[in-house]
Amino acid sequence: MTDPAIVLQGVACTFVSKDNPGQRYTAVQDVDLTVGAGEFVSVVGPTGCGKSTLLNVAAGLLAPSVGSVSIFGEPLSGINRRAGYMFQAESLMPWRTALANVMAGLQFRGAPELEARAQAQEWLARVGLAEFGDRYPHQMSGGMRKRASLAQTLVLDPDIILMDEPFSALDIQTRQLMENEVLDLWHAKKKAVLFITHDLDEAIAMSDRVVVLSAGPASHPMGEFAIDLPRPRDVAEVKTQPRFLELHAAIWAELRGEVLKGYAQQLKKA
Ligand SMILES: Nc1ncnc2c1ncn2[C@@H]1O[C@H](COP(=O)(O)OP(=O)(O)OP(=O)(O)O)[C@@H](O)[C@H]1O
Repeated sequence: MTDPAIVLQGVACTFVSKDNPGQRYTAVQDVDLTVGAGEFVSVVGPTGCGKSTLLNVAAGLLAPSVGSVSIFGEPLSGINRRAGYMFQAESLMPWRTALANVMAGLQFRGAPELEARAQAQEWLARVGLAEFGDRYPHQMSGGMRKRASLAQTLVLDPDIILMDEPFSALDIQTRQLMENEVLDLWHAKKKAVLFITHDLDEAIAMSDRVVVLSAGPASHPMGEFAIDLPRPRDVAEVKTQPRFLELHAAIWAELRGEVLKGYAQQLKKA
């Protein structure tokens, strides 16, 4: 049997408090989270509860204060080299063309120029940018830049893809196109995906499993829902299915109270 792609066990992350530097703030605590090989798991939760913190732990960008992380059965220390990332912020280098941006990771790995160019070109074509390899980021729309970022991540053929609200800045139509494309690419390659989102609709439409985090401090998974909607899915169409609405109601019943707590805490801070 294959080891799970990601296992977080008893993870806690404590920071020096931003509001009161003399104190420590426990963002997440007692977190057990598993993503199976080839599984698509979304994490939803109220704003500021610790979703990005968990993603950073899985990426190896942040060592947990307590607990352990293993990647395909191996303890993680330092950067997770089996993972590719896609964050909300722009990841393209403005001084490189789309093609040069997609090639960059391969070149850093020491791939010969011709091979890197051929693979980057192939990935640009897969994300619909075959004709736009010579464009610089400022010459592309937001959706095109996201496509290029996706190609930049996937060209490295990671076994795990970590995504932190990658499409939240896009308009709704472009977002749905990108979500469907991610699902198609995922379906073809079956990588493990850990997907962070504010958007419960997006989480249900995309995932095999949705994990609900409680409001912080000491946020932790409080519910887990298997999404038994048939695949392949179209993210717009799937939202009209009765089963989607049932799952949405069940998850929202857990999430709603936490979202309200999260808002109340933010108002207190403000
Ligand atoms: N390096 C840090 N130093 C101090 N506090 C931090 C640090 N990183 C995160 N935090 C705090 O930990 C909590 C969780 O942050 P995190 O960004 O993981 O939440 P989130 O759920 O991703 O938020 P959002 O939904 O707004 O994107 C927040 O209260 C944040 O202020």
